[in-house]
Amino acid sequence: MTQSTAVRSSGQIHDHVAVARDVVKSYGTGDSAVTALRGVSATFVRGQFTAIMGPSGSGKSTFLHCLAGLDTVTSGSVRIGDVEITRLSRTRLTRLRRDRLGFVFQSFNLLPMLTAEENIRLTGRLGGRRADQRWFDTVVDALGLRERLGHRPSELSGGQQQRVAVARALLTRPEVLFADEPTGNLDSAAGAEVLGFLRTAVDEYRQTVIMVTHDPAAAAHADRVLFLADGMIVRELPSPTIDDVAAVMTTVGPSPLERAGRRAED
Ligand SMILES: Nc1ncnc2c1ncn2[C@@H]1O[C@H](COP(=O)(O)OP(=O)(O)OP(=O)(O)O)[C@@H](O)[C@H]1O
Repeated sequence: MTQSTAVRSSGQIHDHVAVARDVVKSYGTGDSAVTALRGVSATFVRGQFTAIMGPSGSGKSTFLHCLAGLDTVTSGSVRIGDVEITRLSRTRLTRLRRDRLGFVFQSFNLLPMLTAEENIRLTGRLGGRRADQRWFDTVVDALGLRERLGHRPSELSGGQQQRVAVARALLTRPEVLFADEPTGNLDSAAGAEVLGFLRTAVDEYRQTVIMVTHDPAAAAHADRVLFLADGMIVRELPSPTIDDVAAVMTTVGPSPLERAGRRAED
């Protein structure tokens, strides 16, 4: 069942699986208030891999968290498929995240006492649903985890742990897979394996992926890169290459906070 919104443009039908409109996010009040997002709008279509980049403090993680319903917005709206998530109760939002979204974080977030297989099956079990065995096998084999299913996280390399986390996130066939620096703790070979699999998930299973990264090589696996600076989207780069991404990053530059920090150090 497709719960996204089909939109026809230029003779093509696009499924808008996530839409942010004028999202503003402020933390704190008064003198200590920080506005992390200043009116961010973006549309994410099914089967597209988007990387979000920008200087430290530009609002990347805040944007990802607002899109994924992990954080509330101060104003503006976020739609996942046909559901306006900024209006949902806490319980319904938790259920929507569990049933319709997948998450991969920099620090793998696996449960240490469970085996790889138990970790992978965990999200589906929490939702009271049994994962389809064929899909479980497809994901496990594509991620090269077959021989590791009985191992606990402490017995796995960082790359293997992150592949378990990716398998867990994909097992429920989420409408969107959100990844926050998924390769941040991995060496470049292990990172490339994880990114290669995310690419395969997009190309072969029409998975939608939204990933925050600092790494131009990681962003080059995406179909497009959105660049944030000072809480706003300032550039969009389609079909990115590593060189293109690195070149835009030099123009996007550090945030005012970083500049202020550097001035203080001078
Ligand atoms: N919980 C919070 N309370 C107060 N300020 C916050 C909070 N979370 C983020 N911020 C501020 O919001 C701004 C954006 O932070 P965010 O973590 O989204 O940036 P980022 O681009 O992901 O940075 P990095 O690349 O360093 O992870 C920063 O100025 C940050 O200090």
